[in-house]
This record gives sequence, C-alpha cells and structure tokens, in this order.
Amino acid sequence: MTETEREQTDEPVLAAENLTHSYGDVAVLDGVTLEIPEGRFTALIGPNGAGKTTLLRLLVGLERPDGGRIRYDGPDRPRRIGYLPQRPAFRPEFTAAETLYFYESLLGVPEPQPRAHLERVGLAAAADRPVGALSGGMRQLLGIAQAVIGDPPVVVLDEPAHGLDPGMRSRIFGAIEELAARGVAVLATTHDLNAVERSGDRIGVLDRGRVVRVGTPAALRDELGVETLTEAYDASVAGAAGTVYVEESGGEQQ
Ligand SMILES: Nc1ncnc2c1ncn2[C@@H]1O[C@H](COP(=O)(O)OP(=O)(O)OP(=O)(O)O)[C@@H](O)[C@H]1O
Repeated sequence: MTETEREQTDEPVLAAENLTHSYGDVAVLDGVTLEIPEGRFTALIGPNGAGKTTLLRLLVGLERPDGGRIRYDGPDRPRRIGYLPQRPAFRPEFTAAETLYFYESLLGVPEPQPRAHLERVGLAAAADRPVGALSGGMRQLLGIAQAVIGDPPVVVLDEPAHGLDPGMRSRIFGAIEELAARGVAVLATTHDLNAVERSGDRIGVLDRGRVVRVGTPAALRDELGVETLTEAYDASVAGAAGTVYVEESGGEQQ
C-alpha cells in the first residue's frame, strides 16, 4: 500500500484516561493516559514489571480499572478490539485453519475464510498443520491472524515477537505495519527497541505504572538529545538497568 493510500490521522480510536489499578494493595498503574490513534502502530515499551500487560488487559476489558476510564471512539462493530495475549492458548489438536474457523464461528462471521486470514500473515502453507506442530513464531502469527478476525478497528498485541528469531520478528512487525497501513489502530508491547525504531509510528514509555514519554521515535530522540531509541529509553526509565522493579506492597516506592 502506498503512503497516500495509508490512512493516518490523529483521531484516537481507543484511549486510556487516568487509569489506576492495583492487585491487592500493590499499586501497578498510577494515572495512565494514552491515546491509540487509527492507522498507526503505537508501541508500548518499558521495563519488566512496569505494568504493560496490566494496561493492555484493562484496555481490552479483561480487568476493570480501580479509577479512570477507557474511551472507545471507533465504529460499532461486533468485535471492537482484537487481542493477542502474552501466552495464547490454542487447542493443539486443531489445525491452523480449524482454529481460525472456530474463532470466526464464535464471532458469527457468515462465511468464515480461515485460509484467507492465514494467507494475510504468511501462514497459508501451514493451514492444515495441527497447532501443536507449529513453531513458536508460527503460533504467534496464528495469534495475530486470530486477533484480526472480524476486522476490529483496534488490535492489541502483548509481546507478539517474544522469543522469535530475527526473520520471524521482522515478519511479525511487517504484519503489524500492514495492519496499521489498512487503518487499524495497533497497540503492541515489545522489548525489541530496534524493531520499534524501524516500525513504530508512536512510542509510549511506561515506567513504574506511569507513562513517562509519548511520541514518534524521532521526537523522543530529539527531546532527549540522543541518537538512538535505546539511549532515549535508558534516559527515560528510572532504576538500574537489568533490575526488575517490584512494588513493595503498601510501602514506599523504591
Ligand atoms: N494477577 C496478578 N496478581 C498480582 N500481581 C500481579 C498480577 N499480574 C501482574 N502483577 C504484578 O503487576 C506488576 C506489573 O505486571 P505486568 O505484567 O503488567 O508488567 P509488564 O510491564 O507487562 O512486565 P513484563 O515486561 O515482564 O511482561 C508486576 O509487579 C506483577 O508482579
């Protein structure tokens, strides 16, 4: 698709407004505001334990926030938000095509087209393979195909490229770019900063339950006067690199 065909506006289809969330007395999100515009790939990055998965689960409605709200301003569709969880659970004995057929049936799609969906993510050749016999990367691609069934205006992906080889990772990010190029509002978490720098239209940096930066890769670099996104990331997140932040229950933040 050419750049002119590519629909890019700043209209947020989905927005988190001042979200707070705790697990018991452990505060995980502390006033998170983030807009997910149509036709853009918004990448959510941040250290382990920052609250990325929690934010995604709130946005897709799997958990309720303690405070704040989630605004959906997209078209009314049977499926508004497609979601790829961090560990998608598929039935291993179903084939890839049967798996997608099953999800299409659940959504009441009148003429399921599992093979067309597999083709879109480059998995056509594996249509008749049982899911249990797919590689990790192929399963992630199947997960992305599942997340876009029903043409949801928003697609939310939790670490879609986790644990994949470079070739498979670039296929995954290519599939994400294509989704955004078709006008979908895509939000994905990842630790792959190089891929984000290449493919991300916008970046949100989440640190200790707060969005500490939002902008294009270039804007973040300029704002911080650095050359690479990795440097921008290091300058944005608190704490020692390589240390997982764990909120002390009921205590002071470290
Ligand atoms: N179901 C739960 N019950 C209690 N605590 C939880 C639960 N889920 C997450 N947490 C805690 O919430 C914090 C944020 O976790 P979350 O998975 O949202 O972070 P993340 O940024 O996605 O991390 P990672 O990059 O490691 O996937 C962590 O301290 C985690 O231990």
